[in-house]
Amino acid sequence: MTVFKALAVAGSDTSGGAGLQADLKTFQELGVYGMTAITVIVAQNPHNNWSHDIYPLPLEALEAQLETVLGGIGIDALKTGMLATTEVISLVAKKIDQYAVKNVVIDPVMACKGTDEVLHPESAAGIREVLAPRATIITPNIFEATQLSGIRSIRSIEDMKAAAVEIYKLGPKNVLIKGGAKLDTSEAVDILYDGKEFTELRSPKINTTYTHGAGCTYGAAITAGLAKGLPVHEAVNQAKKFITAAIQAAFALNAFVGPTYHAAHRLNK
Ligand SMILES: Nc1ncnc2c1ncn2[C@@H]1O[C@H](COP(=O)(O)OP(=O)(O)O)[C@@H](O)[C@H]1O
Ligand SMILES: Cc1ncc(COP(=O)(O)O)c(C=O)c1O
Repeated sequence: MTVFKALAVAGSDTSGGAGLQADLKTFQELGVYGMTAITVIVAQNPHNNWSHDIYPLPLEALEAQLETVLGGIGIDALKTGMLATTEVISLVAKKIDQYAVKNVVIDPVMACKGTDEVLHPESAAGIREVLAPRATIITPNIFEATQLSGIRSIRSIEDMKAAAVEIYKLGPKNVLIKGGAKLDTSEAVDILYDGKEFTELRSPKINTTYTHGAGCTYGAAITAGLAKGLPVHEAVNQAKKFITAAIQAAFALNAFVGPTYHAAHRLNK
């Protein structure tokens, strides 16, 4: 049996729908053995308006985890999620180089959903300068795309394409901008740009607010595809189907959190 292995370098989302929990669930669903290097722990506080309280792990704890997986096991693909500080970003870049990691998916998480407040403003610069050039694919949502491209307002598919061109100049091999529900389009449209051509990925726009973890899940599904050896376009196509099903079957975990359903793709079989 061939075991495909993927590593999520990500934050822990205690409520289980986003972060490394979303990554691991998605890897498992797609037949990839998942491993983690935890950067921060996010605990949403039910006693304080469900605020996202962030507890970083010491840098040496992250380095030890990266050594376990990269130095001691080996992987077919790596995905980054919430990295939070420039020190963490530099360390991850160093390890990608040291171990010549091949399939690198950068989900440039800059804020938790519902807020447009960048976790650490300098981390956007770190992602731009240090991680983007090492990415096989970088997957910003609209807000993250404004931060990475310098294009302040992204409102149309043409704006998304212009932003993708700017982000491509930072050095990633592919750019995927996630339009999602935020654009004034009847469908949820994402744009993939490989430096030559734009590919539009479209799905019906689902009328829901339960999209907690959608970005993480989508990026993890792409990572799983790459780990299994799929070309980028195919991995993204399959991942789009996976996330659409997961949002279609998203549910209310409680009054505050509505995660996507990672096992939803099985319902359609
Ligand atoms: N309401 C929706 N209906 C259908 N697809 C959606 C919806 N919201 C987001 N998506 C899709 O889910 C994926 C993740 O997008 P998004 O939620 O924007 O990422 P993030 O969690 O990083 O903000 C993208 O493919 C996007 O198009
Ligand atoms: C650890 C962690 N990573 C990433 C995210 C971003 O999640 P999403 O996929 O909804 O953008 C969150 C949001 O709560 C999180 O807690």
